[in-house]
Amino acid sequence: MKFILAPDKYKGSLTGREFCETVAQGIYKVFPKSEILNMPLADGGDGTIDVVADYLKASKVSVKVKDPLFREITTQYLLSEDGQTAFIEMSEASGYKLLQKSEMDCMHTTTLGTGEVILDALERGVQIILLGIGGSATNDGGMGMAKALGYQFMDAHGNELKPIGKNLGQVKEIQQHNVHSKLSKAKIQVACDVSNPFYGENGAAKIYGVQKGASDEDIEFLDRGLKNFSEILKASFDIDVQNIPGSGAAGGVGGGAVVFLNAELVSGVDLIMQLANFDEALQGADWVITGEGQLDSQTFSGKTISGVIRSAKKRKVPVAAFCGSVDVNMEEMQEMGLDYAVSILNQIGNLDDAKASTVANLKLASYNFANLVKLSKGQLK
Ligand SMILES: O=C(O)[C@H](O)CO
Repeated sequence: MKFILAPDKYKGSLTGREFCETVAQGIYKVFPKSEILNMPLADGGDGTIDVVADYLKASKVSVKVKDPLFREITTQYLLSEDGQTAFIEMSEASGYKLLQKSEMDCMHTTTLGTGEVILDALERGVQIILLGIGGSATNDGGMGMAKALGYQFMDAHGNELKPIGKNLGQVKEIQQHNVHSKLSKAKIQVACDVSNPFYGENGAAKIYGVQKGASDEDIEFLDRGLKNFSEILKASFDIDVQNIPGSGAAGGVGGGAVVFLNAELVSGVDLIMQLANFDEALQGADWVITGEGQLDSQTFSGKTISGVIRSAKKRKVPVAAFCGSVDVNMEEMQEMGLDYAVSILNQIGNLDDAKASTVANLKLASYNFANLVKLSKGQLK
């Protein structure tokens, strides 16, 4: 039997690698001679850098940048051994994980730090940049990121604007004469964790503003700001970001990256699967086992599990998901293309209890699943 273990993390309780080690123990008990490949994955958001570090021959580079509230921090990105490729995770410089809950306020946060990391990579002569976006604390349309690379955002009076979400509505002109000369020479791919548009009902502010501390009023204001910004982008660069799926990822950094970095937007999980040579690993596999903290309808808007299912189905390999909680019914599960899904929770308790028992529960779920597989093989004989 050949099993591919391809999970995302269980946020706050288990890394993808720990998931693999735990599930392998459960399977080996039933199939001691099976081949098990550990392939932790991610979607471009928070935690992607550690997963990519497994696949890219690279080392971490430290750089001093501004956090979402303009405070100096030291952050890290990955530089490949040959110095040609950088992997940058936006949330390491502009993510909500850098702020206290009480500090979350995407009217005033910036992506300047992400741009400073890109600048550092360009100055080292990097030719290819892979930028993972998501898990951001920002809604500035990529204005801060662009500012770090030399773009300037002017208001109606010709004054330069601070690159924060609150100012998106005031942008009247974008100056480009100071843009870094190496920017146009690098090939930049952006791994998006979601496929939302720039503004509107499904846009960056309306869908993700609340988790970044925006009030109802702020959300309306930010949404109008993004709309204004998209009109200025259209007039200045002839690019309509609203029509690009993923432009609303990370508070509009998706759209900003297309315009300011000439970047290609790709699905985060597809990019990571490519780095991991996932399709090749699928050859001859009997099962793919994936998982994440919560399986729900949002899982299928570009998250890791959806990418795993897409690839496995092409090769007709069945997919099982072991998740902390499963909030979909049997029909939805089948529609998603899952052949088996289970919540590893086996008793009622609070979240802390559940997290403390994750390893034991996951091991048991894997063992039970492996027994089912064995049984079904016997019945088919
Ligand atoms: O950062 C964000 O806004 C979310 O992760 C969606 O991209």
